[in-house]
Amino acid sequence: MARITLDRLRHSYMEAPAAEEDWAIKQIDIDWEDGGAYALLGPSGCGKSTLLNIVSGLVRPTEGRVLFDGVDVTALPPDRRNIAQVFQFPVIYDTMTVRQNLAFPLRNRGVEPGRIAARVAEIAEMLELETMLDRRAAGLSADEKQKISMGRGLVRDDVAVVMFDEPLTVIDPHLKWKLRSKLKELHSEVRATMIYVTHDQTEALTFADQVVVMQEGEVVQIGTPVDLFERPGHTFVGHFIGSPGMNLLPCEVRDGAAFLDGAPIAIEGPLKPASGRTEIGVRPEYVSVASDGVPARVLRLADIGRHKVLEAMVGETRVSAIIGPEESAEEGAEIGLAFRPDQTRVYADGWLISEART
Ligand SMILES: Nc1ncnc2c1ncn2[C@@H]1O[C@H](COP(=O)(O)OP(=O)(O)OP(=O)(O)O)[C@@H](O)[C@H]1O
Repeated sequence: MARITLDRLRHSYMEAPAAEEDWAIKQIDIDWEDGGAYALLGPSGCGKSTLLNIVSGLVRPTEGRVLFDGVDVTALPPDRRNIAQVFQFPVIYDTMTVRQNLAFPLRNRGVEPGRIAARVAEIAEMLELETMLDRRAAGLSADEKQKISMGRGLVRDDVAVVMFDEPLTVIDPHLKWKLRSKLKELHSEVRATMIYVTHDQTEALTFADQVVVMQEGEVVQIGTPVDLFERPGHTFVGHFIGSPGMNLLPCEVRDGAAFLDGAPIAIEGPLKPASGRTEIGVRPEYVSVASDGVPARVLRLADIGRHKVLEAMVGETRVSAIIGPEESAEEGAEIGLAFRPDQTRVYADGWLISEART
């Protein structure tokens, strides 16, 4: 397994990129540690596949370098990079048995038969495929075929990295949660460097130790699932992660303090100097109903079981609050909303400018 370094990567599919938007990857510097579990998370078109293809060697970056354990592999084709990939759709041989499919990547490299049998048994057990090892792949369901694809990706223990590209796309919704946690378990057993590409926050947050959040060809934050939830470094992360996402309220910043409609709002800590469009960011989990809070008008209250989601208008901005199951609010009622100060942050042009008090 390897440490993977992306060094000042830029990529454009155009012959002569000029404007900022001509770059599919604007500039990316990342160090993926040996043995880590990483996710690349972002909406469609943000550049995830381009980045994955640059790591695998299918796409040669316009600028910058890809290093595996410090060795420059930028010019090497995929078959010389020693990587394993699991794609959206199963890639297996229908005429072979499950056992033969799992053994294939090892047999191809001349691994000794005893070692192949042991490794196939190990992977089959991890993926709960033991009972079907002698069945032909042709008769299996899409879910089962994709599990075999994953097994083929994991069976070699000498690859630099295992890359998963939206691997749960074909999986039946009721099995998804099971495979999601299975993949996490597999990582802790196999300890390979793994990169998992997805636009689904639950998949990314379940699988990865570190999540790389991308937007429009840029990395907006790299962090643990807790970091991304607790302290989004960019409003995009706040909005994209969480359900509902972070509330963002346009505010005024002056003399190191934040004001909503002229009233000061208690925030987490001091503000870094910044200019541009300023907003207060606070997650619905940290908004509560309080008579002395910011004036708001109730839009609706949705009961979603363990808690309720209150939606209200603060001026022109819609704000969500997650409140207890016993609380109630009438549609159209004038109420107050309080924001927990240590969880209330300020952003300028999207980027976090408030600092946590230590
Ligand atoms: N072969 C190509 N030629 C030209 N432009 C491309 C090509 N592949 C991707 N792009 C463009 O590069 C940008 C990034 O696309 P990319 O496929 O990497 O994003 P993504 O996050 O993987 O999206 P998706 O989840 O939809 O695959 C998009 O604007 C896309 O239109």
